[in-house]
Amino acid sequence: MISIQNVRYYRNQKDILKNVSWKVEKGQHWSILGLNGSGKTTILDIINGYIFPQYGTVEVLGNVFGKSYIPDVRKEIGLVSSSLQHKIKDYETGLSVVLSGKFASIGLWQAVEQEEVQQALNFMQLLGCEHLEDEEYGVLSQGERQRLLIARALMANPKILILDEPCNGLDLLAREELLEIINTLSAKADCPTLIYVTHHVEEILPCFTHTLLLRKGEVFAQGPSKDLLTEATLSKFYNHPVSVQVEQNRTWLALKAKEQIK
Ligand SMILES: Nc1ncnc2c1ncn2[C@@H]1O[C@H](COP(=O)(O)OP(=O)(O)OP(=O)(O)O)[C@@H](O)[C@H]1O
Repeated sequence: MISIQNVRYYRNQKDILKNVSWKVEKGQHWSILGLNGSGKTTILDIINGYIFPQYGTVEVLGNVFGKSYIPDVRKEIGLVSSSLQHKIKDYETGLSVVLSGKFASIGLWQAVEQEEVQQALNFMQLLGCEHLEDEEYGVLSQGERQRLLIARALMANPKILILDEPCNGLDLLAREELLEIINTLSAKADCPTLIYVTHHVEEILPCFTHTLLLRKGEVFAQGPSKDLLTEATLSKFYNHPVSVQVEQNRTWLALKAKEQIK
C-alpha cells in the first residue's frame, strides 16, 4: 500500500525527516505516534505528493513518485485533517459536505444522482451523523464535523484513509464515540487501509495492528502495536519513564512520578 525507503527531507539546512523507511501492507491498519514536531505531517504530505523528499523513494499503491501522475494517486487516498476542516464553508449542509467527497471538491458544484445521495446517507449513518443532513457545517461541534469529514472521505472509495489527529479538540465522550465509530469502520470488509496519526497512546485502538513511532524526524521503532506499546519501549521513546496500563485492549500511559524513578 505504501513503501517509503530511506527518505530524507530537509528545509533550510534542517533535517525534518532522516533516513525514514516504512512499509504498509494490505490488511494492516497503522497508527503513527509522535510528539509535536516529530515529522508526522511531513510524512503525510510526502505520501500525498504535496512535497517531495530530496533523497529516497516513495511508492504509494504501486505508483512510484517521480514516475506517476500524482493527482491520480491522490484520488485513491482519503485525508481527514484540520486543514481540510478549515476549508469547508460554514453555510454548507451536512449532506453537501459528504457529497462533495465524491468529486474531491470543496463545495458541491455538480448535479448529483439519487444513488449518490443514498450512498452519502449510508456513510452518514455508518458515522452516526445522518441527523446532520440539513444542518449548516458552521454551527456543528468539532465531533460532528469530524464525522462528516470521514463520511466525505469515504465517498471517494479510497484505498487508504488517513485520519490526522481526528480526536483533537474533542471532549472525553465525543472522543470515545468517534473512536468507537472508527473501530466499527475498521471491522467492515471493504474498509480502506487506515493510517491514524496521533499524539496520544490511548487513542490507538486494537484495530491499529501496527504502529510507527516517530521521534525527531526519525523512525524510533515500527511493527506490531502490541510489541511496541510497552513500558520499556515507550519509556525509551519518550526518554522518560512511563507506566502503562492496558484496559479494554488499549494502552493508557502515565509519566512516572520522580520518586518512582530509580
Ligand atoms: N516548510 C518547512 N520549513 C521549515 N521547517 C519545517 C517546514 N515544515 C516543517 N518544518 C519543521 O519540521 C518539523 C516537523 O514538522 P511536522 O509538522 O511534520 O511535525 P508533526 O509531528 O506533524 O508536529 P505536530 O504534532 O506538532 O503537528 C517541525 O520542527 C517543523 O517546524
